[in-house]
Amino acid sequence: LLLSSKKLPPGPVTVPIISSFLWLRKSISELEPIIRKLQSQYGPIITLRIGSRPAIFISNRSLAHQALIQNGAVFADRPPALATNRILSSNQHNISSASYGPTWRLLRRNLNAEILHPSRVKAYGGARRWVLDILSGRLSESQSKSEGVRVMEHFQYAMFCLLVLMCFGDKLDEKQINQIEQVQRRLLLGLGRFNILNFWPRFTKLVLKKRWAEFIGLRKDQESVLLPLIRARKEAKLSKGDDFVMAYVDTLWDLQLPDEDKRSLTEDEIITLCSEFLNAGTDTTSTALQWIMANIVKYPTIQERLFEEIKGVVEETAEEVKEEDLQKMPYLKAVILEGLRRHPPAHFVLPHSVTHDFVLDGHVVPKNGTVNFMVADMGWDPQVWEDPMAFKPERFLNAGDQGFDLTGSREIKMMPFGVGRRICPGSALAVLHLEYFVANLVWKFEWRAVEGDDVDLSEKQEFTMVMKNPLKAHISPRVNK
Ligand code: HEM
Repeated sequence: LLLSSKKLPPGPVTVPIISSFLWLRKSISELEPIIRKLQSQYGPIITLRIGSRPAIFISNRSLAHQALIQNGAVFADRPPALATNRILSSNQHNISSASYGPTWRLLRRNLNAEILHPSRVKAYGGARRWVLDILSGRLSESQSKSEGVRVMEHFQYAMFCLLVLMCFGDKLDEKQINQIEQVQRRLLLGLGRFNILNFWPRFTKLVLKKRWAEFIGLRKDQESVLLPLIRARKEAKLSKGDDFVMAYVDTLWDLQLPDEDKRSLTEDEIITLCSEFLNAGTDTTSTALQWIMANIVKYPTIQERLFEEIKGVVEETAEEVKEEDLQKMPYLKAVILEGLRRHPPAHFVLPHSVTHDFVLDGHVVPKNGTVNFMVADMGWDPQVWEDPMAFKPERFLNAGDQGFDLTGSREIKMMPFGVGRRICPGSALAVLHLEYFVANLVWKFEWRAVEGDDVDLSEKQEFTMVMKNPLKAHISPRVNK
């Protein structure tokens, strides 16, 4: 009753078909500057007509809190998948795209309890050391280059190794890891190109046959790389020895879908879940690592202070910073948090939807719409952060005994991992990876800017928000610490 007298949040009047066609060719993040401009005109909650559903965009911290925390259960749903994502998600049988219900709960709880639980995360310490050695080796090899080392591909490979080991166990070699990385990246970077297929799929299946075939081909390639690993691991699990450490794929065989007669997952669904695990944890983390190292190169005083902090905790002769030592380094933690605030890898959380029509701030948020939250804008709010575009880790040093609260449960000050029921389940793992690698990269090497290059912090949208001019740096092993 009350609802019928209320209207959608304001927004520009559009000519439905033509404009949604134009919108759809862009990914949501490419729309960011347009949305900012519209919000300066219409306010912090607006509606755009994209495709057949109204898309609502929220940039205000307090509205996000009202939605995702105070009315968390209502705003925890996901919209129905578009045609291409229906294929990539095995019809929404993964954590990030499942609707809010028993299947989502089962899959998310499995990941949390079996893989992201602190004791299990600890068991992967050996993998992290191994990957650190690979990364250091690669950086040392390339350091003689006079134009500096382009670090991003090494960061990407390192994060990929880590997540592949957690997903498929630790018996893979470099060639196999490379193969998986390639097939995953091709799909991820292709997503923009395939977006157009979602515009009226029955029509694009006729007129964009080649592009559809290309898309289906990529999914087939993914299957041909991942399925043998999945099957091989199933056999390994049956004959497990003493040194067996559970991998993500091992946890999936015994799950029973509560909504579907307790059937087990199909191989197609297991491919999807492994792929989600790899994608969610690699690009996001390597992007954050690059942004943080870029600021460390740009501002030598930050590097010095980090180095001094590490020196005060580990022995001078220590080859590496151990995981136990990280908790004794508040400045390191502050650098990581400031990196995630100033340069969040995802400028939007994944699209949410509501479980039923809901009135927010006097506007109707309709069930058939999508709700998008603008992460970057929240962390740059001058009402919370003094001089918000400056990189100042010190702001996080007085966060109190509990440390800074990333869950936003009382108030949202930034939300690099989202907040509420759909908050990133991997946030603690991501922060551990960032702390471990940043500390060790600064402990093992001295980082310097390339002469005449003051490290350009411009952004470019890929799968995540990356550096437009990727970081290049001189990296020299520290001999006398
Ligand atoms: C710096 C690294 C990372 C960042 C910035 C990040 C950020 C995010 C964001 C913004 C969301 C969407 C939240 C929402 O829709 O409200 C998300 C969801 C998710 N992330 Fe992460 N993430 C990172 C690392 C990881 C890692 C390491 C994993 C797992 C190994 C992971 C697994 C997931 C999953 C499964 C979801 C879907 C959650 C759901 O829909 O219930 N992420 N992440």
